[in-house]
Amino acid sequence: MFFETLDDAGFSMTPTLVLSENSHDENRALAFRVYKEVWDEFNKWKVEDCKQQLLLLRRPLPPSEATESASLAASELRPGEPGDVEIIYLCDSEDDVPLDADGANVLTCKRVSLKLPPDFEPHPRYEACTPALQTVALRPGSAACDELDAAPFVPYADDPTFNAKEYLREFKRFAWEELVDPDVEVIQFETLRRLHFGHGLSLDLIDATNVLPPLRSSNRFGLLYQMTQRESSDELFWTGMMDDLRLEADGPGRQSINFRAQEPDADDLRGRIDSIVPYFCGNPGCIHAFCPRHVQEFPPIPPTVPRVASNDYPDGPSCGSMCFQDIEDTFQEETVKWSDSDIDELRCILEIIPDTTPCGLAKLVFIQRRRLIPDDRIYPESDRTRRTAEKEHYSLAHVHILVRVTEIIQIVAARESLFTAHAVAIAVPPVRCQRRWRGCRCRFEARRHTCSADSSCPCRALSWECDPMVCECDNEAFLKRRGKLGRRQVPQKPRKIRPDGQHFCQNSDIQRGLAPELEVKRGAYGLGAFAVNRIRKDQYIGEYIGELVPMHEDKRGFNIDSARVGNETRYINHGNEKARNAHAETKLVFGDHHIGFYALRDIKAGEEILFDYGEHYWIEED
Ligand SMILES: C[S@@+](CC[C@H](N)C(=O)[O-])C[C@H]1O[C@@H](n2cnc3c(N)ncnc32)[C@H](O)[C@@H]1O
Repeated sequence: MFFETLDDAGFSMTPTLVLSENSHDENRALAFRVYKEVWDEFNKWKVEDCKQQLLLLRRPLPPSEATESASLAASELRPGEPGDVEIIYLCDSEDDVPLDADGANVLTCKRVSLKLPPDFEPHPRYEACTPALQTVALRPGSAACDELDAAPFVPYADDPTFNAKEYLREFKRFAWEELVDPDVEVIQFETLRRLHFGHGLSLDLIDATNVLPPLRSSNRFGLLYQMTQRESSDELFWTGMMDDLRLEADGPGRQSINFRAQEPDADDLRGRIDSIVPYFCGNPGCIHAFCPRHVQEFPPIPPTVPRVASNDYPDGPSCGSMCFQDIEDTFQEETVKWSDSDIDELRCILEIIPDTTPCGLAKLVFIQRRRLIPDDRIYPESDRTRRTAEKEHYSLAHVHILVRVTEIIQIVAARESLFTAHAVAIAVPPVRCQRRWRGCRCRFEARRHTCSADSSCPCRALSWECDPMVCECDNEAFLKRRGKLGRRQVPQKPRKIRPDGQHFCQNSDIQRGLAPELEVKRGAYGLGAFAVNRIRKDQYIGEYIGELVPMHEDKRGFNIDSARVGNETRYINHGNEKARNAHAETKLVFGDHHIGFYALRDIKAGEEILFDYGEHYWIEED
């Protein structure tokens, strides 16, 4: 191992490299010594730095004449109400010049009167929760999940009506008892840098001393990873450290610590895809990056076994003058120069999607082309020129297809476009699994409303919502599937009954978000949820949304907790058998379990929604 000598002042500018065979104990002692040295240096610097920061914040007080003249000016405008005057003193952050005595400005505003009902009672902030559109999962073992056990702080400390003791009883520990000082990480990193650059210890040897936390315990944990998560404005520099940085740049033959080593090179397509894939959701029906609901991560993409030989592609008539079938094989070789890296990238793409049809590849490229060159940037041509352009371009459009697919996959990998990710997801042919649920065929029943509560819809019988990809019950979904409605989004708002001959699935409310409006206001048991308009028997009322919290260690599964995150349904109060007008039902929606509330009978506008919590709830509460 090479060892670098140090002079008394620290690192020498022209280090001498000496061969050294330190034992583990010597390395450990060295690591402790350097760690202590950095701590001492930091502590000394920190005291001085804090003093400087405080000095920077210091501003001269306003002259007393300025305050007096402001009060006087205000009392002239609002005679008899001098107590209503608020004096705000402004000074420039760049210099120390205070306002002059005559520089007071008086700002007035109109009085606003609110007419409140006599029984108006302000709503305490802590009775609300963060509104959310969908249930979010807390990953077991994640910091967020851990936080459930630790009270982060005492909220509403200035509100005497807030029962802080009861709130704190919900937690096992207090987060402030185990506060981590963020400066420690910087000190550890500086120690690491000195050991590596100054003393020539490899990262593995430094790890083996066990003096610092693990440097690279995985590609998303460890000190090196933590440092990559810091904003540059969050870094601290003290005098000794700055010197080292300079030295690091000047030192002969030194390598900087590549603490972004996990980030693959820009031209390493496979590396980039592999590094980004874990961020996508592991649930095949979900296309969210950083999905907040599903707990599993996407597994690494294995190479796909190609199954379609070129002769196996359907040999139909060409689809038009620009169809790939009409391109001569020799044409490509003459026209396009493939570099080695182009070939590598193409190989990587074909490892993942070997059987995508030429038309499928073309479609992907075209989606990308529309993004890069939106239609409004295209100048309309006369018919004559357009025909010529078509002739000239058709070769390029096809020859470049595979090369351009690279861009698309790179963009997906770089998370730059969720839309493109979606395009890839829908362009992949559906899995033809024999065990897949074949869906219902309710549209063949002579009804406008299909799959309603009183129908014999087989999806409904299983407590599943219909899946527009396989069920035949909804006219719009059916037409969309056959590409007749184009790319229009499934509407999120409730719609009226369609004219004859149109079928509208009644078993897809959760996926479409077709909940009626509810009002949250005071009821007999604190806040409650009230119908704004009439709700019909069996109508979907809303989805119970919250945090998906893992059950106790000994049980599998999750609970939904709407204490901190939720929607209006978290205010639905308990009603006994006689009073209740709603019930909750678990539904499978695209493979995920969701809890929906449904009306047991017609509910009038203004009526409170009540459902039976069950005996269990009240026993547990006690
Ligand atoms: C899910 S919250 C419902 C919203 C709650 N009323 C609020 O103001 O936030 C459930 C809590 O409401 C109260 N609650 C609901 N129904 C009740 C009832 N029928 N009688 C008494 N308290 C009830 C209980 O304190 C229960 O723990």
